[in-house]
Amino acid sequence: MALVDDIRDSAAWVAAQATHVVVEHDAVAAYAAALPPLGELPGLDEEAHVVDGPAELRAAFFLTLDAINFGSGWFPTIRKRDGRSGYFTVALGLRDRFRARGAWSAAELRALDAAAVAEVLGQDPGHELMALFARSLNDLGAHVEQEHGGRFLGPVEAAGGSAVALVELLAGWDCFADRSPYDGREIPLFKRAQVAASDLSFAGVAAFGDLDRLTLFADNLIPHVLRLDGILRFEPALVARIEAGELIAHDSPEEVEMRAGAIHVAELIAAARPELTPQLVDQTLWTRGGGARYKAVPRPRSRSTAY
Ligand SMILES: Nc1nc2c(c(CN[C@H]3C=C[C@H](O)[C@@H]3O)cn2[C@@H]2O[C@H](COP(=O)(O)O)[C@@H](O)[C@H]2O)c(=O)[nH]1
Repeated sequence: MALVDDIRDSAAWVAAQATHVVVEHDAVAAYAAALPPLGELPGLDEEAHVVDGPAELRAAFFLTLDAINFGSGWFPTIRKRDGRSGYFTVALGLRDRFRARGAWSAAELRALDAAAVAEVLGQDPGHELMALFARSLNDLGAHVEQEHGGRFLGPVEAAGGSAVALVELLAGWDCFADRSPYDGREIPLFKRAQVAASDLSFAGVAAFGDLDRLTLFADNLIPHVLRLDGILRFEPALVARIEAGELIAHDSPEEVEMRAGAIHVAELIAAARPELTPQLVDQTLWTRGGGARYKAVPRPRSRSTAY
C-alpha cells in the first residue's frame, strides 16, 4: 500500500475508536458546503518564502524549511518576529538568509550547529529547539549530499512527477520522521514530508500529477480550528488542559486522536466536495487558523519534531 493511503486508513481507524477527540459527523456536510470555492483558496505566502530564482534554490529553500517546520510546542518560548507566528518567524529568518547568502549547501547543512541556526532565526543559541533544528538539518544535508550529489532537486527528480513517491522518499529520512503509537499500532502521519511535496508544487519546483492523493497535514492548528468550528469535539478534560496551557504529551492517545481526527475530517470534506482535495482543505483551514477568532483561544501544544 502507498504510504499516503496507509496514513489515510490509519487515521480513519484511529478516528473510529477515538474517545478523547470525536468527529461530529452530522456537522460535516454543511461545513464542507460552506468552504470557499476552488478559485478563492489561499496560495503560497510569497513574502515569507523564496518563490523566485532558479528551481534548485527554491527546492533548497523548501526542503530546508520543511526539515525544520516543527516546534509548535515551543513557539510560546521563542522570540517572535514583528508579531508574526512561530512558523512565519522561522520562514522569514530562513528567507533572509537565502536572500543575503543563498542556500546552505548540503555539506554546510551537515555541519551546522545550534548556534548557527539560532543566529539565522534570531533565537538564543541555548534554546532546546535550535539543537533539534540543527540535528534535522544535519540529516537533510547528509541525505542530499550522499544520495543526490548535493542537489536539492535530486529528490524531486527521483520522485518522477509523483507527490506520493516524494513523500515516501522523504519519509525514509530521519529529518522527516513522523509515526506515533496508538492502541498497539504504529500510525504514520508524516505531516512535514507531505507539506514539503505540497510546497514544492505551490512554488512551481515540481509538477505532480497525484497531489489529490496526499492527506491533510496533521499539525496542532487544524485540530484547533476544527474544534472551534464544531467539527471535532474534544472531551471537556482535554479542553481544560489545553486552555490552561498544559503541554499534551507527544504520542499520547489524546494527541494522536487530534491529529488523526483532522486527517479523517479532510477526507470526509473531500468526499463531499470532490474539487477540494485534502491538500487544499489543509491550505484553507490552516490559513483560517491565522485569524483572530482562532488565535484568541489557546491551541493544543505538544513538543515534538513532527510539527
Ligand atoms: N497543516 C499545516 N500545518 C502547517 C502548515 C505550515 C506552513 N505551510 C505553508 C507554507 C506555504 C504554504 O502556503 C503553506 O500554507 C506550517 N504548519 C504548522 O502550523 C503549526 C502552527 O504554526 P503557528 O501558527 O506559526 O504557531 C505548526 O505546527 C506548523 O508546523 C501547513 O501548510 N499545513
